[in-house]
Amino acid sequence: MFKGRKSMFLLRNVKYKNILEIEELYIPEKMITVITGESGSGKTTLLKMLNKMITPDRGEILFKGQPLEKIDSVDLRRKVVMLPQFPVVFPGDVRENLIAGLRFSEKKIPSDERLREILEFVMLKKSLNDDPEKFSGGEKQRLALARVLLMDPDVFLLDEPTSSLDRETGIEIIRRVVDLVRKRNKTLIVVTHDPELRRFADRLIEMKDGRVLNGASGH
Ligand SMILES: Nc1ncnc2c1ncn2[C@@H]1O[C@H](COP(=O)(O)OP(=O)(O)OP(=O)(O)O)[C@@H](O)[C@H]1O
Repeated sequence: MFKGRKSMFLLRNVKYKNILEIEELYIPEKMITVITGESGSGKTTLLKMLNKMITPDRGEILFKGQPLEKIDSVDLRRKVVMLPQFPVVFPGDVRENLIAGLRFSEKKIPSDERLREILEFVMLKKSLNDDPEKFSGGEKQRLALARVLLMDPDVFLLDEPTSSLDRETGIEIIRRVVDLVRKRNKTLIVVTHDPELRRFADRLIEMKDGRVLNGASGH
């Protein structure tokens, strides 16, 4: 299905501390890549590397064919946005939290109508002037996802995006995100423990002890 697709990321002989050792990893563009593997296998560390939050000790990472080390981190993070497993909530109301991600971009601040639409999209029944400090973990997770969606990057890196949600809500939200990603030709890379989310994968990657079991396949 992804054969012949250009790579969004290509890793070769990458090593990071004693945490990751990846001989080869191909992540196709404009597709959905799901990364699974037991706890501690290095999934989060891999995502952080793709966003240049950490740099490998050796090896090469290409982003659209260009070495990651040559790309400015701020430029990269406009195109590649990561939603951490335990997202932060900033001081301020929901509205301020939603637009927080746009501060460093050239994008226009969306209308309140658009902001309400995005809350509806992530199934968060809150007002724009509510205080997110009082939200549950799952509500904070959805608020942070909405913030990332508004940033409209080329690549979404989602780390366990459904971990604080009930199963039904989690699956419905991912189904919506997958739909949007496909419609807009975006690239989605999602780390998950949830076997239910595997069915959305064009490319399923399994990690174990800091290694990728099927990194090179299909390209
Ligand atoms: N900054 C760090 N310094 C040292 N060790 C680290 C660091 N970050 C992560 N580790 C270790 O590296 C390993 C991989 O961690 P990582 O968070 O990438 O795994 P994971 O597969 O995402 O796990 P989980 O599914 O539990 O979130 C773990 O053993 C972790 O303790």
